[in-house]
Amino acid sequence: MELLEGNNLTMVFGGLSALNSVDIKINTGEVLSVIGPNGAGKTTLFNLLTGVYSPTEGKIYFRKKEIKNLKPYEITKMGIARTFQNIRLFGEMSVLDNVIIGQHCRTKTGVFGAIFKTPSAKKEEALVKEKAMDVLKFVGLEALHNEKAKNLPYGKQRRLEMARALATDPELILLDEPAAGMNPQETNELIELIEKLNDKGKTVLLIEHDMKLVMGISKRIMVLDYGKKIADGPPDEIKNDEKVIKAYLGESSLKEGRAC
Ligand SMILES: Nc1ncnc2c1ncn2[C@@H]1O[C@H](COP(=O)(O)OP(=O)(O)OP(=O)(O)O)[C@@H](O)[C@H]1O
Repeated sequence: MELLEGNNLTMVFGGLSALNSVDIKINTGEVLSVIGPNGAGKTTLFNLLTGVYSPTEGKIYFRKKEIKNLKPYEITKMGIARTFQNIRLFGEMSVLDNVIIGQHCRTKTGVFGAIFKTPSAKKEEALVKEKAMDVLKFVGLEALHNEKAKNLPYGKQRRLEMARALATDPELILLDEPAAGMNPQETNELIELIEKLNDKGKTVLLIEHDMKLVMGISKRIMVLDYGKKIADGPPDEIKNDEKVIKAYLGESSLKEGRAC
């Protein structure tokens, strides 16, 4: 079943097309990767799908509902969550509180309840904490829940970002270069985590430069180059696609699984 559809997506910044008539379809349960050389338009595509920008042209549907003009928090509430290329954690806050913040869009307690600690606010607070701990357990960080986020090693900070996104209960999760800066062991752990996420029924859209990860984990790969889609298909097809190989300059770069 089709979960998300973007048609004719175009984004122009000051006369330059960062994206040019791009179509994207994501099916429920898929792991779809978006790859392409630097500046190809990958992050711009994420920004359109998550409401950071409204496309200059084109339409976006999530579960058949138009989301093009919704605000980022409204899109999160509908079931799309994301992580960012650069880690965006609250370093001085605990690991647990970073995840609790992620759940904010699903809680009902208003300012009055929060200040005066009404019984329903207290009950909700306990539930929110319990759920945040469950998410931390899922990503393997529960033992570190009291630690300040800034004290975690890099790979674990990336996991925490994923935990915070997962805390919003997304159906679709967008990961922007989750393996960037990771060592090989952290990358292998990340692969396991993404597979676990997918087994749990989450649909995953991934931007990643690590070709070994992309080729190993994706059911389908979409390739952007200079803002245009140049290929879309299963990993084996993409690896041997002439246009894709040309876009990446070195013919060996994709086949050998080197980072691009
Ligand atoms: N807010 C913006 N204002 C102006 N130009 C922008 C803006 N955001 C992106 N661009 C331009 O749009 C093009 C696509 O950028 P984008 O960040 O989407 O590429 P990318 O494929 O994610 O690249 P990378 O792999 O380096 O992260 C680039 O030329 C970039 O300079």
